[in-house]
Amino acid sequence: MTTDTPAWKALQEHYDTKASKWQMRDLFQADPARFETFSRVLKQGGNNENGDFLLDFSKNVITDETFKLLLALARERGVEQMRDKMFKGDKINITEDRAVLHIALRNRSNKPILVDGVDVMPEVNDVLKRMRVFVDKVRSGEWKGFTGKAITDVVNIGIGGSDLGPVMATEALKSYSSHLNVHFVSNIDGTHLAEATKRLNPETTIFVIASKTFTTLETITNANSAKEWILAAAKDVSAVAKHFVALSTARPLVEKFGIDANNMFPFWDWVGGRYSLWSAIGITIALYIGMDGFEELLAGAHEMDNHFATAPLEQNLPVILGLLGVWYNNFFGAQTHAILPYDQYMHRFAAYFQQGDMESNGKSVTRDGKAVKTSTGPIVWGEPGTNGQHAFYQLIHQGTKVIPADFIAPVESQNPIANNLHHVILLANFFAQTEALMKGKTSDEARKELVAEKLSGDKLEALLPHKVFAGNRPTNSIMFQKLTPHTLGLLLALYEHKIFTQGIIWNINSFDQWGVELGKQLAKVIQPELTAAGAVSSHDASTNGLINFFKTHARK
Ligand SMILES: O=P(O)(O)OC[C@H]1O[C@H](O)[C@@H](O)[C@@H](O)[C@@H]1O
Repeated sequence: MTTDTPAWKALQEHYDTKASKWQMRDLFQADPARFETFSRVLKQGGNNENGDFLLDFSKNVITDETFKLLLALARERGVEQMRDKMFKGDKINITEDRAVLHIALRNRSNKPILVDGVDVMPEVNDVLKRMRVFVDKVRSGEWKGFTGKAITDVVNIGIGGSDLGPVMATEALKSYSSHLNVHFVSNIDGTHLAEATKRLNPETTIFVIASKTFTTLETITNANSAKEWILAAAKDVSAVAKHFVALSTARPLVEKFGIDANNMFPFWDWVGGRYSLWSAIGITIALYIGMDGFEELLAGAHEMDNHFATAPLEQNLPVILGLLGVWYNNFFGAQTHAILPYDQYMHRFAAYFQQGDMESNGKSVTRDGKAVKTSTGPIVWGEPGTNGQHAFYQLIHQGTKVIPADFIAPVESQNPIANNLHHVILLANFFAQTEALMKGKTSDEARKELVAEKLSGDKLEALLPHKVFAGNRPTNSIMFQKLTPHTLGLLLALYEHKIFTQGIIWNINSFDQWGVELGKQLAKVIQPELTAAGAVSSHDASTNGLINFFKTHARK
């Protein structure tokens, strides 16, 4: 039982007797070297645009003792052993009997990784080579549409892991893009496809059908409608080969759909959907920023993989972030975790890790099938700063909930307009928010301010409690030189391994997603009922009521 082990019990006692009473502002006062103690810098490789990568975790409710106890928990739970198993290609996804090898997709060292005794690297490299040929052809204009024109627009059709990664990364790396426009269609709602194609020319548009299983109803339905859109203009099935490519593990289904085997880029069952942007699923990213840029992204992630695999736990960034998350989730009762990038290009970053984290660690049975005894994955959410500041930060500052948050920003803006004034203001807000969340404002400080504003007597006393900030709100700060493809790769792998670390500590399987199945099953039952004659009575009263409301109100 997870809570009965020595490291967990020691942490619980530490929290009950000490940490629950601490104020971070006192911890900072007591130790002027706190930043040095609780921050780590990674020197990035690659080109010299990448620079240093900083994690400052000093604004957390921890001391040296807490940190040691948390590291002891990681050791007790066997984080290192499980990590090594993942890197070796062991089938640690037990419910699907699969290896978990997104790290192989970015294994730029090409050190062999064996699955069932076979090195996966030659296949990985072969697909990368084929991707490069295709991407170069489309980007150079050599690849032609059905009337002989070069391609101007790429529409990625996919959902979940086959959408969120490419959306997030193409947005994040927009400043590295060239002339090709990319669009994304994920929702089964016809509005999504209709709006995406409204202003596009079928002659110069290609569709990238991204689906690991090639059975996802949303994607297949959207892909079929896209095919009709192309054929309505081309009036010749041979146009499909010029306007459709598929990214999938399911070759027979791709062929059945009518996509040429030459236009299919495969990946493997050991790539989880939410970890698939590193595979052929990343082709839209490669089309957008070029294959060299895509390989830089892989290289950045590989660098973080090496760090995660080799750095001692006390230096290990993903392990540190994972443990801090456990500290708040399991001892402070935090329900959520906010991701707050101070970079407009990263505006889909939190949405991406909503899937990454919540699909991985939204589990309530242990690896051996028993009900968990502890809280598991947090609700992940967030928006870019400073928009969030003007929306939901009020609750983080003065609400009743503990919301640990990650602040993320580049030192250098890609758009230093107005002599970099915008970026300076952006960063001033980043630093000010983490300071305010940590320090808060005491009653004495608030009183002084009100007196300076010439308030006194009952008016002052009435206003005072509203002006007090308890502070002690934990934050991590992540800074890097610039949001390059390499840095983005490093950052993404950091969060992936953080999620991995937490899954091991909670002893859950972070690699399956059975929870998304039930709704899919039921939708299959309901779909024919919506168009059949007569009222429906086979469900619960609410579901019957909703279906019948739709049926009686739908215009024929
Ligand atoms: O790529 P596919 O197979 O279309 O799956 C798309 C998505 O479907 C489900 O929601 C889950 O299994 C996700 O993990 C997956 O990313």
